[in-house]
Amino acid sequence: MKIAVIPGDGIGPEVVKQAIVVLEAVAQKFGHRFEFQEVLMGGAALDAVGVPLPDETLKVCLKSDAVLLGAVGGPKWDDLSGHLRPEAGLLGIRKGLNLFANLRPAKVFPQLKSASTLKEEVLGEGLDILVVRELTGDVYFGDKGRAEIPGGQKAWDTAVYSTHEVERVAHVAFKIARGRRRKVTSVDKANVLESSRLWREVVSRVGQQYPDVELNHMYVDNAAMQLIRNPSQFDVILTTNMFGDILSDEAAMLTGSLGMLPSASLGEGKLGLYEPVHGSAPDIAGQDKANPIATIMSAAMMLRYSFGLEQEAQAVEDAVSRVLEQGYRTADIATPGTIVVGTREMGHLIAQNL
Ligand SMILES: NC(=O)C1=CN([C@@H]2O[C@H](COP(=O)(O)OP(=O)(O)OC[C@H]3O[C@@H](n4cnc5c(N)ncnc54)[C@H](O)[C@@H]3O)[C@@H](O)[C@H]2O)C=CC1
Ligand SMILES: CC(C)CC(=O)C(=O)O
Ligand SMILES: [Mg+2]
Repeated sequence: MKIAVIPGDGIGPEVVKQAIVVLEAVAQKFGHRFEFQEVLMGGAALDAVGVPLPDETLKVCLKSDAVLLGAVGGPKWDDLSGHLRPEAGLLGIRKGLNLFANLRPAKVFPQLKSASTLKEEVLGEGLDILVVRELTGDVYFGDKGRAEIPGGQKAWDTAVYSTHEVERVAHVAFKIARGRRRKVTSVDKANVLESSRLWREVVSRVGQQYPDVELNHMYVDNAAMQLIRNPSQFDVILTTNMFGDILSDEAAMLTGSLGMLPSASLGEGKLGLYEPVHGSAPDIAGQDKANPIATIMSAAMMLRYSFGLEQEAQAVEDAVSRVLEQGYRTADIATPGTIVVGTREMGHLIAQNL
């Protein structure tokens, strides 16, 4: 199985390294062979070859069975214009691989209940939400620009969705909901945005094909509030690119840390891109402080979705659980009485616990 590896910038290379340590341990334990090929993207690619997404990177990814990505971006490249920023590489690869459905599961490990921002009575039995974020449309990909106007400039970004784009991601959400608690909450801003009105119409129509799945609609401002007030009302949250970006960071804090949230970006085929929800965290880069669990759990999603290795995926998730049970924590999820370890040690502990 061929895995293209994009370490990226900031803490990206640190957390990706630990995901590889765990994948190598999986290969050894279960008798698989993973072939890793490292490629450039983001700031690292800008520095090396002057573009955030080299053609060669896209080519290697397209020829691979899965892509493992750390994160891109950082202050070094913040003054560059839009299409030359590291983040343009990320948008480019998602579009280039046609990965339109981004799955972001937010689950509270029982061992981390005290690290969650939620009070015990709100957390109740735990939390298990799946955000299905549309990933290749919306305001991140619509027409954008700047123009001179009297007194300064104007700038615009356009939110665009087509029926087809909404349909295909809605099907993903409804199908996944069938294997869960059979509830989809579609989040939009249909009281204001035309693209959201189309979104709501199409999701409702697709929903009729899944009569066994409950569908409700919620405006994004209310959803942001409800996630904190009563998160257990949600099972699958189906939403647009930008709203999903924002709500999934919010959901991450319910689980204890942004460093805990994995993601899988999927398209029509088996090829998927697996990356943590967080960014390159320049404030802690190079200090062996980053939590690698989000990336390691993303690798588990790779085993499940791209390779169909459910037992192996479960083994990784169980190993994470065991290490947390033993009291080990990176700084972001540490609570009194736990043992604080660095990025490398956390990765090795998880590999040992497989
Ligand atoms: N997928 C990607 O490649 C993404 C890239 N970015 C880029 O990353 C750069 C930094 O963005 P920020 O807004 O600061 O978001 P960020 O997600 O990198 O960091 C936000 C906060 O969370 C902490 N954090 C993030 N991941 C962590 C981990 N694994 N362990 C412990 N703490 C962690 C950071 O230290 C920081 O305090 C920017 O250039 C941004 O554009 C941001 C989000 C996603
Ligand atoms: C460049 C951004 C769209 C990355 C991001 O924040 C994300 O995908 O979560
Ligand atoms: Mg984000």
